[in-house]
Amino acid sequence: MCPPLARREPRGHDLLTLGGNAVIVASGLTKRYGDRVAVDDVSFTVRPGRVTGFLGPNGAGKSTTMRMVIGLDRPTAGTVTVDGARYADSPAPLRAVGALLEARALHPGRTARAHLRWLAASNGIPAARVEEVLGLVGLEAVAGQRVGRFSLGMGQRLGIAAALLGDPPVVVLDEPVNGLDPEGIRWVRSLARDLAAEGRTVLVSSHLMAEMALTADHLVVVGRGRVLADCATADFIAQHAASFVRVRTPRPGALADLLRRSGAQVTRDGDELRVQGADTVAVGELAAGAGLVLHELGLVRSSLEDAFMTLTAGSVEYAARPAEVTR
Ligand SMILES: Nc1ncnc2c1ncn2[C@@H]1O[C@H](COP(=O)(O)OP(=O)(O)OP(=O)(O)O)[C@@H](O)[C@H]1O
Repeated sequence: MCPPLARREPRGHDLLTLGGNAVIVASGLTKRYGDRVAVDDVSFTVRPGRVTGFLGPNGAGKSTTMRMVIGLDRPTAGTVTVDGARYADSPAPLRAVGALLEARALHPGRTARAHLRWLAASNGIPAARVEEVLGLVGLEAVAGQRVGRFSLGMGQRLGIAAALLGDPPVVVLDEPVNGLDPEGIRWVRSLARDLAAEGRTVLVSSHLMAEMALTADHLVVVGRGRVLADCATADFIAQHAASFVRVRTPRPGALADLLRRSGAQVTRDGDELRVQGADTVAVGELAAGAGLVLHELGLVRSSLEDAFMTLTAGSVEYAARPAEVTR
């Protein structure tokens, strides 16, 4: 379901059909810090075999939600389970869920290889897997360098290597493209898609609509801690970034009737009509055929970024204020 929706409980049907698969189910998830509600009654399901984008502006509650998914934060109310169990109850967490979270604590004096070997050893993962993931993320050449000297992008790659170490069926990546160059961004995109194609459950957060449109099959859009939309990316695009014909005429009622009879969808605002299902040529010819005068006729395209801004308007925590005009 795509339209803005305040609450969506996981349906019994979801739970039955997904039983046995590695799936994330959040139900009424809430997190308060004092008076501040960071996550407010959030419910969603992340299914295997596709990339689910967790999209929202800064401060929307994405990181807090992801931290609750992997048991780093305790919900004030509600539950979140991975494959039917709380992550904290997993006997081998790195093998159950691989996570990249922001501000990952790294020992700056340790090399990338030593960091991964330490993680592998403490999770019962063979050391040979360390070399595999170093290759997978393209860090072999710098594996012997101290991570304190890593760039933001190299740190992100190391974090992704750690997330993949346990070959987990569920992968949670919080803003994985932060600090990456265009090649790195493309790499994360195809990695996420490959992981999903292998049948894994992949949840990726971002505040970048355009990036999510290219990466995610499904979107959960959040703003100020609430779910604003939960739908297939294609449906979100079709619904929110649609183009329409804008036409102004002194006889909007007559033109609207004509257009509707021809099968178009029309909404009216004063003397302006917004038309979908007919292009500018069809609208112009229909009007001319009926002798109707037009004052304006054009195609309006709203970008996906516009759609996202509109949907999340009012839920942006730190919006830039227009500069004051000085005379
Ligand atoms: N430990 C904390 N103590 C108090 N408030 C917090 C804490 N962690 C998060 N918050 C607040 O909760 C809200 C949600 O933050 P969160 O980091 O989850 O958002 P986000 O969508 O991940 O944003 P960003 O992209 O900026 O990281 C924000 O208002 C934030 O200031």
